[in-house]
Amino acid sequence: MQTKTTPGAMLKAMREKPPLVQCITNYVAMNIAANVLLAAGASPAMVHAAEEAGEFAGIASALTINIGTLSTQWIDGMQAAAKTAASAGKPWVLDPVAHYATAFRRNAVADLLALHPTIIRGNASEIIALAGGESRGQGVDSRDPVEQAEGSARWLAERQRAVVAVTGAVDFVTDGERAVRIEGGSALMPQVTALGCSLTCLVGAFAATAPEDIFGATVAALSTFAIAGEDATLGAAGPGSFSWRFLDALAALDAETLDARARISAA
Ligand SMILES: Nc1ncnc2c1ncn2[C@@H]1O[C@H](COP(=O)(O)OP(=O)(O)OP(=O)(O)O)[C@@H](O)[C@H]1O
Ligand SMILES: Cc1ncsc1CCO
Ligand SMILES: [Mg+2]
Repeated sequence: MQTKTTPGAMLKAMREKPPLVQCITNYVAMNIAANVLLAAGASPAMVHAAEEAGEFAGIASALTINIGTLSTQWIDGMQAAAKTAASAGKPWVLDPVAHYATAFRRNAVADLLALHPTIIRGNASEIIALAGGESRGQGVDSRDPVEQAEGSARWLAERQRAVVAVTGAVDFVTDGERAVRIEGGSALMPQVTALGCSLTCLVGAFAATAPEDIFGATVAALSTFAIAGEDATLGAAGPGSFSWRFLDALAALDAETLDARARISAA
């Protein structure tokens, strides 16, 4: 059996056997997130209706849930899908977009946390607030440095028994015991909407490929974004050209390059 011990090996394995990933994401993210998964080598399906989301989770290899553009009907679909994934032992990822902003979002996230997400991916403001801290987030945008969220992430990972990924200028990943920082990316990334949401879907794709190593899979997804982000910056005139260059860079990234350039350090 092939070993999937490095980000590059996981990327290669994903492309050899593209996993079906059910992405319940927001209206803003749907298109770019699906294109990100295709460029990276996975098979996305944006399936959220309450009538079918639970059934679909039974055939997908991983599930991702993002509360960006929430409504009551969507919550029913999210709950059904998360219950199926959890009871089947399939990895599922929670992206708690701006959960601190309203009671509706806070309650939805509390109910989803009770279904034990395998991975939680958010920006620094979201992770600080999930751990009960004072965040400075404004709507969906983070206003806090990742360093400030590291303690919150460790606490949340222990409490939820989940891998927690905090993204920003330097990303941070922990399972409560181990922790790493990942450097790379581009200051243009937060200028393009829904790249974080797309990353959440890619984390699901890597988790589907390496369910035996959820921490490693999360690190691999973030490293893939970090290197593709660096490559897309070259020649980009601004967020517009960065956006399409980013898809091209993801598709062009190979396993060897990823392993040679990923900057992952113990934290
Ligand atoms: N200043 C930065 N420099 C380098 N990379 C960055 C920077 N800010 C964000 N990134 C990268 O952008 C990607 C998305 O992370 P971000 O924290 O912006 O997500 P987000 O706030 O949830 O985004 P959204 O809600 O718009 O989807 C990650 O790969 C992250 O490493
Ligand atoms: C802009 C925006 N609004 C709700 S979700 C979303 C995408 C980035 O999180
Ligand atoms: Mg976000």
